Amino acid sequence: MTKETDIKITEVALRDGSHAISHQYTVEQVTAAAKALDDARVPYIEVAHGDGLGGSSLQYGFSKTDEFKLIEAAVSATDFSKIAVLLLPGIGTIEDLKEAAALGANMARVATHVTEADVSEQHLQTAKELGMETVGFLMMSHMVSAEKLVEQAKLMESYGADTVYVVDSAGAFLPHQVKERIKALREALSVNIGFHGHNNLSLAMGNTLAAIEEGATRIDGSIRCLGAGAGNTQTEVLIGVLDRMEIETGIDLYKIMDVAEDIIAPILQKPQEIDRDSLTLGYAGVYSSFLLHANRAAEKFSVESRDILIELGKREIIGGQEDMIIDVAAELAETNKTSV
Ligand SMILES: CC[C@H](O)CC(=O)C(=O)O
Ligand SMILES: [Mn+2]
Repeated sequence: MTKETDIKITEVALRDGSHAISHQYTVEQVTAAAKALDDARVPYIEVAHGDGLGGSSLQYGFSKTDEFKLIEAAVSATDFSKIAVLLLPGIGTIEDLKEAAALGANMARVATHVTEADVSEQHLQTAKELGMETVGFLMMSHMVSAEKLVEQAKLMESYGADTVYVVDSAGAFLPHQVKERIKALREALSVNIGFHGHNNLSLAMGNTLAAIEEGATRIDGSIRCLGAGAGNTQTEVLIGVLDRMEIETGIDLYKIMDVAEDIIAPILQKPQEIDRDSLTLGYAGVYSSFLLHANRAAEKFSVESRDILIELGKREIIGGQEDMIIDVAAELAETNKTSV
């Protein structure tokens, strides 16, 4: 019999972690990870290109494997876990959503910039019609006040989102800011509230606990921190912490530790740590998925990634404006030349 859970976890390494490995997942890796996560009784596993359905492109980076093959593999490997997909309107299409649903994905997470919830209407409604569980995912939530966040979250709720997430894409939030926003959403909405953190300021766990304290019941984690930037709230650690707090997730602690150690660690191209670049993401409030793009641009133009990221933060560059990373690197290189 399934135990009642207090918090439902979505494991995002097979989607958010795709950024950290330049979207190079193979069917074998996804099958092994999904099977083991299913055995550990993780309720939801998100699978897609890092930038969501349709993300495989010159702008965002080509996937090694067609994401629908990865979704199909994850669905076949799981009995208990539900497979979630992320979709950013404008990158992914309604057709992509239908294809994912036909393959057996049963949760649609529709992500927009925090001020652009209105573009999620059609996608959330279609997901509902397809019988999927629906999530509205407000990215870069740190860029707006609690009042603005409530306004945008209410739009998603009105379009049929079963859950609305506060998404700390840049890992820039401080715990008191998370508390204020989750409390405001909990008071204004009647749907579930979720939190998705990034660990760039080493606050993903603290912010997640702050969110739970204020009533968030849907939480994202990435196993072994395999997510963009310094990764997300580390799933296996979170399960241990929540267990100590007597908060039920239904996930087997030993099994999830083993997935991290035996299946995910070998996939990592380098350990997920807070280095000067990921720290800069959180400090400057920059989208975590910009990290590898900034690293590549830094190398090409012989400038520091850190300087690029600080400048992107000043200009408040958001998802979809990845081409600006190259422009900023080129401008910095030009400034460096003229100042010598
Ligand atoms: C590019 C989509 C992005 O990675 C979604 C996400 O996980 C976030 O904003 O943190
Ligand atoms: Mn993320």
